[in-house]
Amino acid sequence: MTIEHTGPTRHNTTGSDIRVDEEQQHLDLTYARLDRMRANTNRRLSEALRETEDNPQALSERESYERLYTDDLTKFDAAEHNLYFGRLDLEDGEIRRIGRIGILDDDEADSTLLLDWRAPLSRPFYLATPAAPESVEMRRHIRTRNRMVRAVNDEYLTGEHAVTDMSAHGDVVNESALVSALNAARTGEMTDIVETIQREQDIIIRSTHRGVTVIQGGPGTGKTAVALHRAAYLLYTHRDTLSRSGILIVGPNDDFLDYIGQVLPSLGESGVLLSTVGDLFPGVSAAATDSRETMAVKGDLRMVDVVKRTVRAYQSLPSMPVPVTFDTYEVQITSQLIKDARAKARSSRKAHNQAQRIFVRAGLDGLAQAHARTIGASLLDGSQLLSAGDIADIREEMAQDPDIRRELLRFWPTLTPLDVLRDLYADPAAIRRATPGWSDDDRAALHRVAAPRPEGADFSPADVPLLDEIAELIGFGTEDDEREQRAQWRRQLAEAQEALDILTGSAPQDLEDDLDPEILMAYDLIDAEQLAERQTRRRNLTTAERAVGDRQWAFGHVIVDEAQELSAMAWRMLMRRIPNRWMTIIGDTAQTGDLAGTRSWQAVLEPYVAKRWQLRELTVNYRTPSEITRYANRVLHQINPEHSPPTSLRSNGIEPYAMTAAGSSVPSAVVTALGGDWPGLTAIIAPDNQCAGIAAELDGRTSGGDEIRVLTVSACKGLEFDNVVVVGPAEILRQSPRGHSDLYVALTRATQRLVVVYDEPLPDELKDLPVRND
Ligand SMILES: Nc1ncnc2c1ncn2[C@@H]1O[C@H](COP(=O)(O)OP(=O)(O)OP(=O)(O)O)[C@@H](O)[C@H]1O
Repeated sequence: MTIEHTGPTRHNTTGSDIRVDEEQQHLDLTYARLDRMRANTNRRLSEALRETEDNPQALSERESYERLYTDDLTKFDAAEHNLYFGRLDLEDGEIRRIGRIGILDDDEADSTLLLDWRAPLSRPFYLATPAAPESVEMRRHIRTRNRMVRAVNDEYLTGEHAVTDMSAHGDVVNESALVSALNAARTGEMTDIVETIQREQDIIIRSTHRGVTVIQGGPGTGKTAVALHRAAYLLYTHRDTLSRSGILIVGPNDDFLDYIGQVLPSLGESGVLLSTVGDLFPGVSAAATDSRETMAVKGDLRMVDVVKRTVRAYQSLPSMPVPVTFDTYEVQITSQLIKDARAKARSSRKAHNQAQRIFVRAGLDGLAQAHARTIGASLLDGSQLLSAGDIADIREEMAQDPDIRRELLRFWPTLTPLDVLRDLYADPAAIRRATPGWSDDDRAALHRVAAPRPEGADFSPADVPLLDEIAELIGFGTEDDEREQRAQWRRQLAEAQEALDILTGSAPQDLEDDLDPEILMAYDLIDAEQLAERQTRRRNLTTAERAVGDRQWAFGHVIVDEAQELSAMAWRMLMRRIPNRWMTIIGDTAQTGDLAGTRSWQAVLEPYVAKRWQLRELTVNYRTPSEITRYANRVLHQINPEHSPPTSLRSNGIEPYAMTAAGSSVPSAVVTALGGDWPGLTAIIAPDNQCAGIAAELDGRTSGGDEIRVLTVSACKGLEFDNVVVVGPAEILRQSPRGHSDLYVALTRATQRLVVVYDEPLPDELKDLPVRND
């Protein structure tokens, strides 16, 4: 074992560092307690599972205990690695020890072995600096592995050992731990940063603001890390409310969600729903893709009116009277009759499907009156001979007539969002009617040749907010859903009854006659209703699982990452999921690549919260070394000269360079550029139309045993790699009106090394890259 340490060292008689011995002792105590907690919880879990009470209340209690104990065990397992990492020695002699979870000893005094990193008392660990020591004399960073202390770093903030010569980054806390975390090779999965959260990040993570907070920051400033730690912090601080309503984190694509997916579980939090916008509509997995232009059109706010007109078009009028037969007479469904019924239904202001009942009722009233006029009018003076009761009877009879009902419903049909959108896209005439004043190009962007209809898979992420908008207008997933749930319950009940019948039927006959009261038979103990209820409870859904299946779920807090990419229509959908508007919005308007995405937070938020939102900025780039940001910042200047670039925290001495593809194909030039094995993960970021060719040329080649990934710019959003090869920067600039943002994103993915491969002149910002062709 190598022991690293800084700060004044004290040795014991065997020559080892007393501080390490001291921390090892505490670590042993803490792990021993963790092991006891684990054993106790395991015992309680087994007891709960052995519980045989079978009434619904006991079952439900047992299930909540099961969940509680299982959650605790997951938390203990998550805390195992680097359980204890920080210590504060205060000026008044108090010592605080900080770890991944809070642990109390089981001694008489319940003394605190570890404070949770999220507890208020832990906060100075992240905030105190020599300039603002917050009563901290010394901050100790303890590095452990496999329950052994590996290194101890002390930082004196006050007193005789205080650091007076502050580092170049005077605000950096836990600098040596931070630098080693930043230099570590990437694994392809994001890791938590609890040991090295920085001051400006901590302020956001623990913000008490109850409205909308926007976190703007350049690439690599830790926006995603902050978002995830904020979720963990909020769950710790508001566990009661948020464990019931849930936290939703929205990210740009599945690769990104996979990349960040381990961070919250490693912090012991598993109840957070991570989703893309494309997955937020129950039953739809948005697998189709759209061109950039189509995405821009679908994401534009003009679609609100398109969708409204489309739904209203189903509330149609007959061009000719429609004859129906009632009681051997012919009755006409006229345009006027439908118009009156439609006016009544529309004036109810209910959603389309819910207003259908009003429409049908009004239609039946009109038809009954019309029929009464035919059969009940006096031949003398035309006065009505039928009483109001007679007419009501006619109406009642008509209501039972399936043909009449069906004919009326043609003019106010039951709708589903999926069919409405499919039918719109498939019909150029319907698109034209719904888009007055639009250009032919924009209309063409909506049209698609009727697709096969695998359940929900023919939609793209840009369609999902439109489906949601339609669902709102037609009231889908509200009363209809409840009705469906009731039907499901009835089916379940029938199945349970069937199961009991089989059980009863298969009971041995001799027992029938001579039933031993001691033998407990299933059919004696439980009726069908109880059985069905038990099955329902057994599903034992977590908050996240329930939320994902419910379009109308109101989350307690929503965090949106890479929020600059969301279209105006996507914002409308998200805002429906968070009526209390308690949100953390994270992004960088300089990185906006989506043509429907945003360049201005104010423009996005104005319709929902006016000016009531606060902006926080992150200013330090933890990912990209200064050798690379030098070039990336020039691209940023092209995007917006007023955007101040984040400061790179480190320099690694590896100069970026360019390689020309002249004389060979781009894919083979890329393979040449990869040269020997670079340590760590490698990615190639290329223009959309070149990725397939490069992947084919690579033919599964690896670097240092890891797959080399080939990505478009939009797919690499939010990700990072040790080594990055950016291909065709001029083509990246050209392929989108937001080309500079795309190039900026591509250039800022590397933590160590950047190589640019080009086959046409380099853009001005990269012109002075050293060229190497070896
Ligand atoms: N305080 C910290 N301690 C250790 N590592 C950190 C810290 N803050 C950020 N990092 C690391 O810096 C890298 C960049 O962080 P992150 O991906 O959150 O940045 P970002 O602002 O979301 O970037 P982008 O805008 O490019 O998506 C990650 O590897 C993250 O773990």
